[in-house]
Amino acid sequence: MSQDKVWIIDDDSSIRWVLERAFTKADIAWQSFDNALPALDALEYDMPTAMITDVRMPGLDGMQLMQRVHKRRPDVPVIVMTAHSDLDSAVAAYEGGAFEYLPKPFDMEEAVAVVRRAFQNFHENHQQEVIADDADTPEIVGKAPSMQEVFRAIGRLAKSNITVMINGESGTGKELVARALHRHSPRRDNTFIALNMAAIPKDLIESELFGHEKGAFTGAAGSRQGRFEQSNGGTLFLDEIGDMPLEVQTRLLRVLADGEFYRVGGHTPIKVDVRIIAATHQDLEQRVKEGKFREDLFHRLNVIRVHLPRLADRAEDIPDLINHFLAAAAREMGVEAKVLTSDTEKYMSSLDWPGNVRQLENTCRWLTVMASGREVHVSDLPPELLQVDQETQIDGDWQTGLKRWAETSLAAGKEGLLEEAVPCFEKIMIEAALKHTAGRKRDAAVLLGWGRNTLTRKLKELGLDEYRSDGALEKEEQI
Ligand SMILES: Nc1ncnc2c1ncn2[C@@H]1O[C@H](COP(=O)(O)OP(=O)(O)OP(=O)(O)O)[C@@H](O)[C@H]1O
Repeated sequence: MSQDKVWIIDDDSSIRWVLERAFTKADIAWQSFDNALPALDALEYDMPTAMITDVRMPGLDGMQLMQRVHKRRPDVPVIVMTAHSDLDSAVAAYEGGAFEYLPKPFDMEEAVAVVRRAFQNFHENHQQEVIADDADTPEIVGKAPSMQEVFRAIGRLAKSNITVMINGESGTGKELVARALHRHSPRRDNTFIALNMAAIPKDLIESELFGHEKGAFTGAAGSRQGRFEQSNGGTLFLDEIGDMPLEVQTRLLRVLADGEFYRVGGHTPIKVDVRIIAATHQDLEQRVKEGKFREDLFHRLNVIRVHLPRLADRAEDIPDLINHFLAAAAREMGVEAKVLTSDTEKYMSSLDWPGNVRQLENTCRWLTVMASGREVHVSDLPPELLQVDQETQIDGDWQTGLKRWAETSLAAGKEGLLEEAVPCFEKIMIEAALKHTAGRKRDAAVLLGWGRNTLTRKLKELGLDEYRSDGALEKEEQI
């Protein structure tokens, strides 16, 4: 879109006139319609960045217009002006999906400010829309700032054919992003092929990529096209590129430089136009240093880098992802979607998820099949997720346990958390120290980093002043 534009829809010419003047003054492009139908027609070939419409109009009213606009262009924010500044019409406007409600009379500054906000909203949504508007591309869930960064990169790269390198641990969504890049590129009508270098036996990679001629090697009964030829005009996604054998790297570099290659055992050069998107979970710079990855190929592939965060590093997305996967699993299996109790959601959000989004997705499938009730409780989770919890506690990661306790208490509406936690914490520390010193308070105070008097006071406060380490009364020290 070259310039932001607001459409004004009102049958009242004086309102149109003041709005037009205000927008012109504010340097906002506008187009006016004196009723809803011509605006709907215009949507067939044009799209505004925002609309401002009156509610009461002859023919189609403003609310009906908004409904129809949302069906066709759900991302266009609609501002509704109404003469009735009552709650009901405001609620009705918002329920109908209005971006903003402007009760008449309003001043022009307000109208200009709302339209500017609507423009901004359009652009924010549009970035995500670009990613989600295609039925073939699964939605990419992510509101964490690190994912917004990824969305922005996809948006910016949408018109280009540039080589992209995607970094991220296994299961973080590298292939999903590669597909999104393809679907939003000028190549979208051609093939997208995904190949995982780590999954193909090393000696077959070359013929898989470049094809072979009949008799090129034992077992090559006929000639065969490789993936490069098959994805001509489209995109080839090379996953786990760090595992590509050095000889194949050399050939890949040549194709990237010359746009042509030979099939294995072939003598005729084959020209192709393929966009490469590569991905890896490895540190490729390190592989280059170790001599396992060609530096020139690295630079050739590393033109634009997109980094996908670990799931645990964007824990704020976990609840949305869970809902997304539970709904998808329910659809797949034709059952009602499970819902998580808030404790379960919190617990799942605090886990480490070494398998990232894939592991979370699999867990949601598992829950859809295995959880007995509609509500999923922590105890319904697969045993390996509960074990992790025990292990972290045994490992001494007491902060995780404490964090979880704090979150659960807050969720339960508890107040004065420190009053409960601090004495409990101190009691545990004191008891451990006294146990370690066989009840000798002087030594225990040193271990704890307190003075003797502080320890004595704390023992009193905590009701531990009768403490006996081994059943015997402490005689040796009267501190
Ligand atoms: N942000 C996301 N929103 C929704 N689904 C996601 C998201 N990220 C990943 N997924 C889903 O998680 C699964 C794993 O993603 P994907 O295969 O893209 O990961 P990957 O990084 O390519 O993994 P690997 O490196 O192991 O091949 C897929 O089913 C994908 O659809």
